Amino acid sequence: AARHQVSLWARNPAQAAALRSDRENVRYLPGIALPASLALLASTPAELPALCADADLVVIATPMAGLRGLLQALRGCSAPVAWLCKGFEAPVSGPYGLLGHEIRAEVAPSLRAGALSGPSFALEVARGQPTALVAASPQAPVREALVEAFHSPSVRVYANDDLAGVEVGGAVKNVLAIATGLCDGLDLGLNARAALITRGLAEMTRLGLALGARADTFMGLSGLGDLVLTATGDLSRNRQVGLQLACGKSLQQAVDSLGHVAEGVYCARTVVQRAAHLGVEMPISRAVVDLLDGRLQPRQAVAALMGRDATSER
Ligand SMILES: NC(=O)C1=CN([C@@H]2O[C@H](COP(=O)(O)OP(=O)(O)OC[C@H]3O[C@@H](n4cnc5c(N)ncnc54)[C@H](O)[C@@H]3O)[C@@H](O)[C@H]2O)C=CC1
Ligand SMILES: O=C(CO)COP(=O)(O)O
Repeated sequence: AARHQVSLWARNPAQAAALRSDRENVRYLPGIALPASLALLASTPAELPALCADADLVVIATPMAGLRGLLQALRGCSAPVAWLCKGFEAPVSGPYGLLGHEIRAEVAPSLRAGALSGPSFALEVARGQPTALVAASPQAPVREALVEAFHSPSVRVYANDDLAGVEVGGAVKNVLAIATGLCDGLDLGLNARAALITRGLAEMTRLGLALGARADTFMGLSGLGDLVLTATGDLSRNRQVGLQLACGKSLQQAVDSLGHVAEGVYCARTVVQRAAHLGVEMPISRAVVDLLDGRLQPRQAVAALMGRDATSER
């Protein structure tokens, strides 16, 4: 907002009114003053196309659960549209949940679109702490619009045309952060954490390649970068879920205590289903699903991973 004219749209008029009067998002980002120049709007999604008619860029910042509806509402939009959400959608129209670019192909095929991703806890971005992001789209004008909007002294934005790879990284790291939180909560040690991150990166990459991504994307900010951040940083909600499960909390208690979305909880099953469909082995993600579904207790999940047959480091 310091460099551009920005409007923040909320689906809930009462929430928009509270943001206007408090100049702060008290529930979701307390302690961060909203810039005076930021316009705060609310309307029905049906009115969004008119609101976005003169926009240079539209950014969707909902959880994955809200992406389909907003892409549908924006399908005629002429400006580039980018989403920030990281995950797979819960299954809607077919047997498997979809990534953002797959949802776009279904509901808004003519939209110019992409994702902004990478290691970026919202609180640190809002405080102006140094952050590097990835602007991902197969369409150059979308990447350029994102770089132009967000590249600044505190945010470096790198462009990448491998949208599928960037999205797989953003989704799978959430599942792996639950595993690492569990590992740390059980006090299994730093060796175990490094092993989980490294083998997790291997399974993330395998799924990505099977979904058409490039291997080098997983060595970048949206792969290794976001995995390291989310798996080790206590600001991560997904990591917090793992830590709380390790303390004996139920999944419901862990989710309720967050008050924010932990996308890994909602997309872990889809990750494993899609991997199975593609013949991709993802043992860590599978152990997370068994844990979330109550088939394994925390220590049994660790035993299941350690008890696997010896294999080569592929
Ligand atoms: N918080 C973070 O540090 C980062 C979050 N993300 C991703 O951004 C997405 C959103 O995360 P947060 O904002 O942190 O979640 P949050 O749980 O803190 O806030 C979610 C916001 O979306 C709204 N919302 C929920 N469902 C909606 C729907 N169906 N339609 C419209 N709005 C809806 C809620 O009212 C709330 O304002 C997630 O996919 C997350 O993985 C990505 C990078 C960093
Ligand atoms: O994606 C994130 C940081 O890049 C935020 O991670 P959590 O959703 O686990 O908090």
